[in-house]
Amino acid sequence: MPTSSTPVIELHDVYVMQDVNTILQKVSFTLDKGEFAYLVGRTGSGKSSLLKTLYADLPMGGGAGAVAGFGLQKLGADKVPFLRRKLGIIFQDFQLLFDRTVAENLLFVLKATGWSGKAKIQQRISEVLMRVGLAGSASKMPHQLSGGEQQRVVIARALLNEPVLLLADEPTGNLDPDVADSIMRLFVEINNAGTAVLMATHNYQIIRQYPKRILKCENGQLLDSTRVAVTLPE
Ligand SMILES: Nc1ncnc2c1ncn2[C@@H]1O[C@H](COP(=O)(O)OP(=O)(O)OP(=O)(O)O)[C@@H](O)[C@H]1O
Repeated sequence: MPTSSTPVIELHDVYVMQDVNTILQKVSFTLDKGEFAYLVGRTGSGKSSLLKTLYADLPMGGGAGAVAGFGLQKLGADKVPFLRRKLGIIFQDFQLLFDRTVAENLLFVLKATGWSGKAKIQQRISEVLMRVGLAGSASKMPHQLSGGEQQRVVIARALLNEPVLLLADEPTGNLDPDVADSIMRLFVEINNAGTAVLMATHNYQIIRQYPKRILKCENGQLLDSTRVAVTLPE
């Protein structure tokens, strides 16, 4: 049974695979509750594949792994939604539904994850929008928002089910430096409130400005700045 001190990610000699190809081998690291780590590496080095393995979108090729208390080996398809409910997953492409309002985008996820009760739902939507600084935007359509605001909605959506872990893949990728900085500050705030964060990024300016643990995909392995010296990719 997971306890409050159980790491949110615990990998031991895990093989990250794309089909029959090994992308990363013998990946071992833990991320504790409330910890923050960047995931870096050149294009094609395996960052997204590792994240996908963590949210059970790719099967593990070998080793042992647990995320949010769910063992990844032999995690049945019926259990995957329960794992995902413990996670907030944020991609570079916003993936908002553009044919409905901000509130309806959030409602869609709440309904899909089993929420009921109009008042409770409305309250949760207000809470997460407030949290990301978009309290006044519930009835707006996504196209009425800037790129940075759209990314905030995506973050609000990821927070709906109070995740223990946020997995973010290039969350500042398409944003200009000031907006990227404000999104990063939001991540730091969320992290300070106790949610662990693993963020894949090429934005080294952000890393220099907000230095934290770095995990780096390099030559099929994962290097950990808490164990070895890690340099940022060129
Ligand atoms: N759907 C797929 N099927 C087969 N191979 C894939 C697939 N997606 C990625 N790969 C391969 O897996 C390797 C790692 O890709 P991955 O997307 O994990 O890298 P990345 O570090 O996230 O790159 P980027 O920084 O460009 O996002 C690459 O060699 C890539 O070609």
